[in-house]
Amino acid sequence: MSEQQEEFAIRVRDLVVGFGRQTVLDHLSLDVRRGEILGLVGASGGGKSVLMRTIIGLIPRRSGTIEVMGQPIGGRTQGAATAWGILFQQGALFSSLTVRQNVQFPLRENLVLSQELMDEIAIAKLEMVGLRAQDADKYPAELSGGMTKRVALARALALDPPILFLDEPTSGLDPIAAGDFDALIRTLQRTLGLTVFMVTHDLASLTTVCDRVAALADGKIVAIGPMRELLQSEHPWVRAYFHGKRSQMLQHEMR
Ligand SMILES: Nc1ncnc2c1ncn2[C@@H]1O[C@H](COP(=O)(O)OP(=O)(O)OP(=O)(O)O)[C@@H](O)[C@H]1O
Repeated sequence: MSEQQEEFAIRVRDLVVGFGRQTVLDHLSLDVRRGEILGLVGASGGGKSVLMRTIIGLIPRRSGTIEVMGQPIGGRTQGAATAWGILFQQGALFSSLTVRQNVQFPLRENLVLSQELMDEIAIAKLEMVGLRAQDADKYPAELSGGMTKRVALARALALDPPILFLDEPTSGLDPIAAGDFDALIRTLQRTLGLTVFMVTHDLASLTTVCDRVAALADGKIVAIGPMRELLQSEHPWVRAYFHGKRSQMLQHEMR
């Protein structure tokens, strides 16, 4: 593997993705470094989820290349499921399965393990995300929003993936739960050496947990760097996003 490939967990070059006559991503390029937490911001409907879904092989691309951990992701084929864990916006747990069964789902799909070992792994993953062994027998309907996100995170980590994709992980959580979740992501990234790709609108998350922030506008990454650099960006959309009335108010509060 070349040095460049080792440095980056994800490399996207000249990516074009569209639906019918609509072009959503227009020659987009992006590098995600190994071990970093990268936050992705962009206008509503601007293509953040489409980018994430294209990287993980769920949406076909028109052109461009994508490499994940040095391996090319095929145009229509899915990459190795073990390379990443995904936390979708609503948690997306299986409502008819218990917490334990939800966490074990990727293990059953991808490995042949004894029930005893799967039970041990499920409990270890639940404890890793701050839940208790007693929570394992609950059903999703019995969980709070914060617990649901944690179970979904435990499931995303079940196969020990090197990369974690998070789609608006703190949406729907109160500020305390959101702060706790951010801290958990930071701890997991440090202890497990994870690379985290996070779509978020949460200014507190962007400021406190992201090593770098990328801004998606007009189908491209128009600015990327630590938050303090994004705040200096001259790009009109980035300026409007971070220096608009609402953001200013929040940033003022955060000082
Ligand atoms: N499967 C699909 N078929 C057709 N159009 C789609 C599909 N998925 C997304 N789109 C379109 O692509 C554009 C980008 O959508 P996307 O969900 O990526 O936006 P987003 O940046 O994640 O927005 P939000 O912040 O509101 O979640 C939208 O115009 C959407 O309608």
